[in-house]
Amino acid sequence: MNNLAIEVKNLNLKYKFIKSMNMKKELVKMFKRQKNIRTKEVWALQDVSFQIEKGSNVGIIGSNGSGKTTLLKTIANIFQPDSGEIHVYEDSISLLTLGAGFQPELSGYENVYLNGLTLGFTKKEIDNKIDEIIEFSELGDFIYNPIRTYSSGMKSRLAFSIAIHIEPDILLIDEVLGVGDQSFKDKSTQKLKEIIYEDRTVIMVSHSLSTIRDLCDTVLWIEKGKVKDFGPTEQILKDYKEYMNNIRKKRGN
Ligand SMILES: Nc1ncnc2c1ncn2[C@@H]1O[C@H](COP(=O)(O)OP(=O)(O)OP(=O)(O)O)[C@@H](O)[C@H]1O
Repeated sequence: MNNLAIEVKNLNLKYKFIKSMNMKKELVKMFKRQKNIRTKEVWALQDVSFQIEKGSNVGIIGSNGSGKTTLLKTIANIFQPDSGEIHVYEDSISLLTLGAGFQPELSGYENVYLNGLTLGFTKKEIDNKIDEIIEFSELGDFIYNPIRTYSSGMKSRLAFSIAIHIEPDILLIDEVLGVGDQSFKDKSTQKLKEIIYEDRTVIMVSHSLSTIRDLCDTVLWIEKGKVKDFGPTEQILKDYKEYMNNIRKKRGN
């Protein structure tokens, strides 16, 4: 029987952006549909393959710019890869990232419904969860104010609260555990531990190796868009630390 939650095969994704000292000139060319626009390509993901079993808790690590966020957004179907395959063998998948998907002019309350419906939940299902979501977010009456008036901590508290209460089969988390004040950080880490014990599949990007050690059983390490290693947490973290120390030594700090 297939016990996989996600299977990624030979994934490649490039960003294409305008490369010019004179951006205005290039934009005019684009507007006139001219073909000689100077563009540059960056391969953010190159031949990435791995399999994640149902119920596992995977940490994604790697240097700045190695492709971690791009990979999560591609799994969440926000970005389309240039080639390769992603198979998701569960019904619902949700990406928890700072304020993504919020409509700034709508209230927090309205955004809870918008987010939930986008994830495929019915209005009734959200009706049943809304009180808990608001209570966990600790936003009080601010929940009725437009999102544009929220601080980044308030937005992340609401995003976290929605994602954990809507209970997707697969929860993708992009470096959000370090935000909010200490008491919210403790509360969200505790809640995440409960989710992990429930057998849900969780995939999280983090630069905090202690968080990864605490919460993940498996680690995917990517560098320069390629899989450097994939395996049990302790072993991969040990190799990663050595790698980072060598880089530090080479830089002379
Ligand atoms: N919108 C974009 N346009 C062009 N290049 C991009 C864009 N977003 C990311 N990149 C490039 O793609 C590569 C991977 O970026 P990504 O944000 O996925 O890395 P990351 O591992 O999440 O980085 P960090 O740890 O710093 O958050 C980097 O070289 C980055 O400069």
